[in-house]
Amino acid sequence: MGTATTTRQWLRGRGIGVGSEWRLNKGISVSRRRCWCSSPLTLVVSSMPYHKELAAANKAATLAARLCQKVQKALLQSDVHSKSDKSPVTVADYGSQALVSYILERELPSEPFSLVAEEDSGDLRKESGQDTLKRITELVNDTLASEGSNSFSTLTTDEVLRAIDNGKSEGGSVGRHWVLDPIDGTKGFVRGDQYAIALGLLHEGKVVLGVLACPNLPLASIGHNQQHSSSNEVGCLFFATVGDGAYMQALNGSTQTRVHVTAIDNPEEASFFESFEAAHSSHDLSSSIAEKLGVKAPPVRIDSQAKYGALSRGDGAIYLRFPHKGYREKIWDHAAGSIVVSEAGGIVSDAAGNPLDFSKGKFLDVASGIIVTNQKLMPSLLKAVKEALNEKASSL
Ligand SMILES: Nc1ncnc2c1ncn2[C@@H]1O[C@H](COP(=O)(O)O)[C@@H](O)[C@H]1OP(=O)(O)O
Ligand SMILES: [Mg+2]
Ligand SMILES: [Mg+2]
Ligand SMILES: [Mg+2]
Repeated sequence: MGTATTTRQWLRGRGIGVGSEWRLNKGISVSRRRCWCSSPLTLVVSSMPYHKELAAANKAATLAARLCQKVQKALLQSDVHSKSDKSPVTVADYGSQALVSYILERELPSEPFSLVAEEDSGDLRKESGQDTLKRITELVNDTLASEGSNSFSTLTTDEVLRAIDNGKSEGGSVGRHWVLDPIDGTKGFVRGDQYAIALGLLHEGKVVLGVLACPNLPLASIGHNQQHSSSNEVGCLFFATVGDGAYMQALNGSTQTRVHVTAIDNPEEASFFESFEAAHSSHDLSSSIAEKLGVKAPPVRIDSQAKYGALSRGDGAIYLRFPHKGYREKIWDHAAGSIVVSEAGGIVSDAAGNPLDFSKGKFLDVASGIIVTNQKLMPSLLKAVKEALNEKASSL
């Protein structure tokens, strides 16, 4: 790849939006501190707390990713629907939720099962939803069959509806709750760009496990000059359990690495992630924060919690998320991503520096926004955020 344009196209083909001033020879400055883990996944996993849960969660997210990949390849307009809040939902969002719910319940039979998930079966139970329900049921059964084991039974449409509605739990501060976004970044998914299957586990209101399947995320760094990368492979699975670090492997299971956030301590060398969709997060505010910090690189805009995954392996140093007025953050949009980043050595907080509180049910009540970075950059980031928010308030 010899020019900025071809590099941009390469990234674009993998669902990564790059700010307009980005040039190949400038690149985006990140430090990659990776610690290669030589032991096979099974050994890593079996010595961890929550190892049974992690094995089930990895399997569920990997299968759900397979289902989503199949749909994204051949996405039909008839596969995309609109929810009551006008946001898109596809057969893959429903299929992924049904599959993850079914696998978790089946793999962990001895535990009480509680799932807080984004989708519900309301529209699929209507007369107008019957064809969609059939298509989802086919997708789920085809994906289970592709597992190559005969141990899964074929699900009926009623069983698919029940699996989706398992996700109706409210969560809270007592007991264990799985937290699922079956497709995080549906707009990116529909566009052919980045998305994630995000699965977390809460115990007494704290996130103790997280898995992020990112089918379109390159295995190689996306914040680093790609001309040096020999791999074009995409599809990452990030996972973390509390106290045990964060890991990444290829979605096809081939390589495993322990991941760490960047060690950069000079904001001028940092690059930052934000939403691809300007409607999801204020690009103006993040640009003002970046300017105050002295960040030189333009924003890297990608959809979904793939941003948390990329940050956990040091592809970039900062993630800024400032939803517009009136939007309430949901726990499934941050549970898995936040533990992956914190176990990789990063900090996830609200705009005032408070940790995220996952114990209050479906919603996260955050002050103004969510910011993520490493320990060294957090104090200057908080200062810049405070100044930018004050300026914004005084200009209103
Ligand atoms: N108006 C909105 N403001 C902020 N986030 C939103 C809004 N509508 C949907 N989202 C959610 O934001 C997340 C994607 O943000 P990002 O811009 O980082 O990709 C998704 O969880 C998406 O939901 P969904 O899971 O339905 O895609
Ligand atoms: Mg949605
Ligand atoms: Mg989401
Ligand atoms: Mg979603």
